[in-house]
Amino acid sequence: MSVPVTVLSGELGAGKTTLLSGLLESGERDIAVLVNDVGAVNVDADLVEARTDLETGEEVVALENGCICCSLGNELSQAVIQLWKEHEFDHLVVEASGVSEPEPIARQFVRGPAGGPYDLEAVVTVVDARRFYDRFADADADGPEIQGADDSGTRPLADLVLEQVEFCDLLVVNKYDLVDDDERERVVALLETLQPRAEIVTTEYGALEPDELLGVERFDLEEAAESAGWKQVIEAEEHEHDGHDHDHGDHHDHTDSDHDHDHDHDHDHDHHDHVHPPERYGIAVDTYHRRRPFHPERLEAFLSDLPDGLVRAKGLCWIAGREKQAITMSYAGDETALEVTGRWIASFSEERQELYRQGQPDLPWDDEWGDRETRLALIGRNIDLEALAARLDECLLTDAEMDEDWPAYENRAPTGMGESAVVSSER
Ligand SMILES: Nc1nc2c(ncn2[C@@H]2O[C@H](COP(=O)(O)OP(=O)(O)OP(=O)(O)O)[C@@H](O)[C@H]2O)c(=O)[nH]1
Repeated sequence: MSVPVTVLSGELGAGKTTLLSGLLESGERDIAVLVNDVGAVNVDADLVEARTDLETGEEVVALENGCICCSLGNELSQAVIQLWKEHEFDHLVVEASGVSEPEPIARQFVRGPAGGPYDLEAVVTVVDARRFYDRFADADADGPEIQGADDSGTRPLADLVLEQVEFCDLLVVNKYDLVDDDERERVVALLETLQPRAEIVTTEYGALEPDELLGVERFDLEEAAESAGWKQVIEAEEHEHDGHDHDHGDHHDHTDSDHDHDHDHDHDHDHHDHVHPPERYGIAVDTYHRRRPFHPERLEAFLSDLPDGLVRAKGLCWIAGREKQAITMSYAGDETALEVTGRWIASFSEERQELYRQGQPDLPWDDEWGDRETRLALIGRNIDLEALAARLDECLLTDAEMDEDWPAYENRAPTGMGESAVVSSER
């Protein structure tokens, strides 16, 4: 019998340790805990260890000086396998550091060696309701500054906060005591938009019945990977244009491709008449789809002067001068990360293009530009997304610019696979 695992994620201070301590104190199950923190002193582990060793004797293992989602991937597998060999317990909880992406951690338990003795049951993300409201849901005020980056030094923290929300099975909206009724509803409505699949529970001081958290079989890697609200928005738009449902395969080489393409018979512009869920609390959702590249300088100027009310924008974009690179644009907080996540198929040799396209007969293809395009999901509150799309249109190359020498443009967009650049918006 494999041991069920729960991955606990959430930003620093959201209440993960509080929740975990409550869980351990309940003493209902023998729970092993693996804590990962970035930094030499592992405060959380000390805290949990102090409580557990004395009271219930559960095992706590701490991984330090790194982040399990990247450098410590191997170490994570080794640590949990060793834990499993040496101790008996009913359940493993992995508390991810506040700067970890949950997806690579989850993958360790599905595809990695830890998938043998363990069975990933759920990914749980704890959200600080107060901070989430101030940062993302407050229509009037600017949210508190979110500074910092993860240990790669490039990833905006707000992007990670939303990614943790977007990749999970259960959202624990904690610190509910710090938001009023109206704020509560707005936080929940926005979370439902950003993550339509996860169950949402609300708590104060992480007070949850162990059964609400553990013992619920929710995790499915494929579903979790597709569950983000922004991906659903893009999928829905593709299917509307398509008229039928089908599964697109990955079609960018080397990508973790979330990005599926589809036909748009109007080559440059996409006129949509989507049916979106009724707008609640001013939350608006739309897609932006164009088959013409952005001018890198105008795009950067736009990204450094974004309107209030944009909560999330994410998807693939085509930037003039980067004809090989399929670049993922990811906006959250006040920052937009541009990251090379693959290559346009049209940038490969004829033979390889043929090969890829045979594998994906549905892939829309422009005679001149192949699969290059921009397809973004836009999620905002109290915002005119059509006006935003019009501003994005102004960043596209004009007809005259289509004939210019694109590599001559000033261009901060990254070039190498996995490289990224961040543009901050001054608001
Ligand atoms: N008002 C209020 N405070 C809370 C609540 N839950 C946790 N806190 C407090 O918030 C602070 C952070 O909680 P932790 O449990 O340490 O948060 P964490 O997510 O483990 O933080 P890191 O370990 O830094 O990632 C502590 O001072 C808690 O007492 C809550 O529901 N309401």
